[in-house]
Amino acid sequence: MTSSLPIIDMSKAYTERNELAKKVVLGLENEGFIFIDNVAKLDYDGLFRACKWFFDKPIEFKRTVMRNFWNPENSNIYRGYFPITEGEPSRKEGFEFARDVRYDDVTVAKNNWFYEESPWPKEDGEFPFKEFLQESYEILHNTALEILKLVAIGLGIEENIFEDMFLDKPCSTFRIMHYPPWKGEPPKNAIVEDGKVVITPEHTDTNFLTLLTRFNYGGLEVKTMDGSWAEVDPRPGSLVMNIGDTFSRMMGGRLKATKHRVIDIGTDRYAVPFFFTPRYDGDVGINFMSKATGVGPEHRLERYGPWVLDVIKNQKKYFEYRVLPDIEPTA
Ligand SMILES: O=C(O)CCC(=O)C(=O)O
Ligand SMILES: [Fe+2]
Repeated sequence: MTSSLPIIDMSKAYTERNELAKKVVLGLENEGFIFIDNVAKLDYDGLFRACKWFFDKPIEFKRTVMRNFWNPENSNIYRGYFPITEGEPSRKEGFEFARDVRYDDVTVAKNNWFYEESPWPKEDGEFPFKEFLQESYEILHNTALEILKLVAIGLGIEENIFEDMFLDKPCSTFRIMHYPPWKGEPPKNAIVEDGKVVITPEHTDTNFLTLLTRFNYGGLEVKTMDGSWAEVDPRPGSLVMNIGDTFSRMMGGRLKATKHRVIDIGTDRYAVPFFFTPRYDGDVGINFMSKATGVGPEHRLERYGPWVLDVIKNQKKYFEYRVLPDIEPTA
């Protein structure tokens, strides 16, 4: 079954503001996945070229930016390259970076690896990898903020209410990804119902809001309200948006962090998710609407960083993050 998702046309974000605002909130209350059309300045072909430029390079090249977990010669533990792990149902390699914080920002604890500097590979003049991706980061960051304004209007609260959480030093991750096809038999834990094979198993995103570039590839499936899986049709020139656990929990589940997975399409596949994520000290406490409106069940301040550390280390137990050290509290 294929799924037709609501479509938000960003070129109408100011001319049809209230209609769009209602549509975004309705989409997040129901499907939890929405197409975002007409994101100004976003260069999809360039993103594809960035993927090809990096992932076509030999492993020795990728080792220069590989995380310390796989390459002890490097000091980066959170940002940079992660390789394919054979035997895992999640079959992908990726490169991740963030917006660097100012080196003299005294509010960031020295060992707070959420804010470690992103490592960048040496360039060969064929593609402006760092410059292009950093520009794309800012476009997607601004797009996410514009969408959150629509969400706020749709919820009937002040339109800039989310801005503070992402100001100056968000923990967002920009990831480019390559899924190579399986070599030989896939592991048993990658085989799901009807003999289908996953390359990313069922999950919800943990962050606040995700903007995904999929190029023309199929393979992405979302869990529908009746519990069945539906493929999200390819929609070239459009982003797919969904929200993660952080935002859904703040909203008491009213807005949904929908489960999704990626099915093996038998060929190489590339995707570029932008994981829009609050500042380390951003307040992600429950009953957000009480904070926003002044009425309702008690809201308690809860910082994003400590909260999400507990989620990834003790609840979701992502294997690649189990080595991440604890972070000393900031001043
Ligand atoms: O590759 C895709 O289409 C989706 C990837 C995804 O869900 C993720 O990285 O969280
Ligand atoms: Fe995801």
